[in-house]
Amino acid sequence: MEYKKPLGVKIEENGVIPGAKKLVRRLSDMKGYFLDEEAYEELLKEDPVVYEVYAVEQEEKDGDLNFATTVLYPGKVGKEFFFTKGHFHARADRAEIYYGIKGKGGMLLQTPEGEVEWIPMEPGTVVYVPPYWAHRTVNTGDEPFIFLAIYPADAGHDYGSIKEKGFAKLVIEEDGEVKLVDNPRWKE
Ligand SMILES: O=P(O)(O)OC[C@H]1O[C@H](O)[C@H](O)[C@@H](O)[C@@H]1O
Ligand SMILES: [Fe+2]
Repeated sequence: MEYKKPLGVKIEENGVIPGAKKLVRRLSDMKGYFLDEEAYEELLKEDPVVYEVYAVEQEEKDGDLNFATTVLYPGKVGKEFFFTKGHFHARADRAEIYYGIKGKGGMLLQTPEGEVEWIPMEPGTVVYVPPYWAHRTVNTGDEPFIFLAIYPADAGHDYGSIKEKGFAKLVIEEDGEVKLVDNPRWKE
């Protein structure tokens, strides 16, 4: 039997996992994701980084685990707070655990039928993402929102239906408050 080597890493203050694979998502990578297209085009001139992911991933095998930090920057497109694209798992029955490290935000979760849940997150919050729920994180604060996610190595990402239909709710700022409102573009 060939055993894999155990691994311990310290997450840096800024959310970076040393040696991890880095993925950067800029606003230009998220065309069609935000409701306010005019505000999107305007902010595109700067094309800010919306989030970075630092992932330590194994081969896609049953039983193994991946982990990743996300650094989700503060910002808005119109009234809508910056968020991660959001996905179902390609193997839809795979669950996931998130752990809040820094900053303030929350997670939008949604079933294939469009039932939505919002879970606020701050440092120390653990979120259980059950099988079959799509999930997207949102930064509702004014500093980077940093969290850790642990997920089955064979979970995979299915962006398709979220990219097309979005979530049934938007997370916006209105009158200085964080609000969840119906997404006018949501389709069943
Ligand atoms: O893949 P997104 O929906 O853009 O979310 C960004 C990332 O968030 C977390 O770090 C998850 O563990 C990753 O699997 C995911 O890729
Ligand atoms: Fe996931």
